[in-house]
Amino acid sequence: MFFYIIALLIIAFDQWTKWLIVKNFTLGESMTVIEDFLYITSHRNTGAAWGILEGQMWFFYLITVIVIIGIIYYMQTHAKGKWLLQLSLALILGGAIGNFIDRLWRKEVVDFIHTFPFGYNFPIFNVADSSLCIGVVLLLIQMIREEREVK
Ligand SMILES: CCC[C@@H]1OC(=O)[C@@H](C)C[C@H](C)CCCCC(=O)CCC[C@@H](CC)/C=C/C=C(\COC)CC[C@@H](O)[C@@H](O)C[C@H](O)CNC1=O
Repeated sequence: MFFYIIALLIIAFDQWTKWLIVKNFTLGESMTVIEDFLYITSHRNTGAAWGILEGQMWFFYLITVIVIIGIIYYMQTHAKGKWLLQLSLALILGGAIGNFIDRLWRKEVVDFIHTFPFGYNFPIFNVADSSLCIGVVLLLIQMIREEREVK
């Protein structure tokens, strides 16, 4: 149950931040947070990471539904009692649904976190993407750890 609350909190926070950007920023408008490193820039993406597969909404709906069903199934079977695994799945589920709502409702994803790590203009992303990435990394760490334990 804890898992669903985490996912809901992520969805709520993601949608609230996107709503703030849409309400307070014109498209393309940018605000400096940390000079040369972190900006809030209002951006839209009809694709996935780096704008790949731009406009292929049906593909994104399909993939997202598969991700959501897969996670809920995995939650009810293998993740019982493993709180770190449940947290990882909650982060991925929350992120996937957060972007899914945008794709259904807005037909595009609202992005605003604009960073320049090592001077590279990293693609502008959002809270849902961050949650997805952190969840994926945590999941990979656990899979590697389980792999080692077996050997
Ligand atoms: C993070 C997954 C992207 C997210 O996937 C989703 O929604 C899932 C639930 C549905 C997708 C259709 C399926 C996954 C596609 C996989 C993918 O794309 C390769 C991912 C590499 C990743 C390593 C994990 C690098 C990182 C990238 C970025 C995020 O950095 C924090 C840049 C994000 C910006 O390009 C931003 O414009 C993206 C926009 O917000 C829409 N977001 C999505 O499509």
